Amino acid sequence: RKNPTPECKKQLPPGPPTLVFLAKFLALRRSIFDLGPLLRELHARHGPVISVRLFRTLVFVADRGLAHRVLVQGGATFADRPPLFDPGRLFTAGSRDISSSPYGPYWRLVRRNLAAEALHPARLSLYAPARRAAGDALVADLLLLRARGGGGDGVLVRPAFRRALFELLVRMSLGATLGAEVLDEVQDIQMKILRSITSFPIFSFLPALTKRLFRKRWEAYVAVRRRQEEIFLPLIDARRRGGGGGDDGLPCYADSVLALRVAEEGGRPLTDAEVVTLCSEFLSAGTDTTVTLLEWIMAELVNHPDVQARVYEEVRSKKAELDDGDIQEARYLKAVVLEGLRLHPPAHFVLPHGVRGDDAEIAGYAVPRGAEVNFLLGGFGLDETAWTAPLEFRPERFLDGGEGCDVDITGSREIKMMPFGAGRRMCPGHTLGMLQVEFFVGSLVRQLEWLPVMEGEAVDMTEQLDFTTVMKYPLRARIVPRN
Ligand code: HEM
Repeated sequence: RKNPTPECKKQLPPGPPTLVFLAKFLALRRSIFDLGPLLRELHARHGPVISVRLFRTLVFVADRGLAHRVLVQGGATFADRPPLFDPGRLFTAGSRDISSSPYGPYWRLVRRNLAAEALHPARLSLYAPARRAAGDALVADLLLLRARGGGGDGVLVRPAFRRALFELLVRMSLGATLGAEVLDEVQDIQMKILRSITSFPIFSFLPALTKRLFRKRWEAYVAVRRRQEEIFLPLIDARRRGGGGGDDGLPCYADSVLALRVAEEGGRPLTDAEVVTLCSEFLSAGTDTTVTLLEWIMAELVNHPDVQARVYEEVRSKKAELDDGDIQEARYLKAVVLEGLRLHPPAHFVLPHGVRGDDAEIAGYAVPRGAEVNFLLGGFGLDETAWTAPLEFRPERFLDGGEGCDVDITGSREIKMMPFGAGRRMCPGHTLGMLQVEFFVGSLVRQLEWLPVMEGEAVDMTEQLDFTTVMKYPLRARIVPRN
């Protein structure tokens, strides 16, 4: 089954009958991201590439070598995205963000703008003071939580992490520092959008009918989008009027988006709906991924005081306030973050890839136009043929002489782990994601000691699939200010 013979070339990859899959899938009910265990079971039975016919043909690839062949060596064949269903279309103004746009000139324009313009290292370093302020505010926030009674059961860190990172991303995206109430509302809106896109695609079945049958649900989505525009558009207009550069004089993502011109469409600027969509994507793509990774790493540091002590030794010798240069030099800290990404990649799937052309194939199996291809990257970093003791947290493997010391996070040579995807659709925010997590881990360890709630007790590292793969039992830790 794993190596199709020539006669079965051009067949679809093997897989379960639709009804069997649908019954199991519907039993999960919550979200497509609950699929992990079901897919692992199917791969064990059918091999590394499987397919199932649902609302479209879904193909799943669970092998890192194949992922390299398909995503990197395969060029643009699988660089498309399958068309979105509602409410995804509603929230992206008809696929006008980077992640859902079809492979083509518009995607190239907006992607290059994010990767090469808005997230250029020189731009990122302008935000170093904002990062430092966010790091200090986070430590103050955690200590306040501790003083308010979090001491006994330890401090529940996720809401504070999420707020700090979200506030920073809002500033980078829209160039605004929002009041607490609006900030909470925007956070809630972004959460609703993510949940809607990752929940069961009810409107993919006979949309005209299902939108009537589930009218309340559809109207609620429309109201969320309207409210998002009501909040974002005045902020975007302010940037437009100010010609870029707000009170703090820093350029933001919205400025770069407002400056874009779509050459293929007569050199027009982006519409308001497109600008809102792109700024919204910046927040959604950058928040959960980063918060989840930060939480996993801090949990590992609670469980591994020796690693935490080594990070502390490294960052304490830097200047009083960590700057981006200190972070660049902190090699052990970087190894800790890479090990976190290997063992706990926040996304266990890449976003679904679409197919270009009519003769695409994976491992000899046909992949028809209109199919969507998913990669189960969660297991790649745990492959025993690439990593020794893969379930253990050992940052040293990323230092000189270690098996991961020359790991290529972009996967261009080989894929040993793939936390940001690989190939043309690889995450364009990976430098920002890494920088922010390195910075926050460094600051949190520099200013606080992280201890288990009960001495000698290990943090429970059970996973739970949500939009990202989060800690099932959110981290609670005892935090003690360092002198
Ligand atoms: C630790 C942090 C992050 C992780 C683990 C992560 C992971 C990923 C993954 C796995 C993909 C899918 C790649 C594919 O479909 O092949 C992706 C795509 C994407 N990410 Fe990230 N990401 C992170 C941070 C960010 C940040 C900070 C931003 C921007 C502010 C960002 C923006 C995007 C965008 C726009 C895409 C779609 C790319 C495209 O379709 O061309 N990500 N990311």
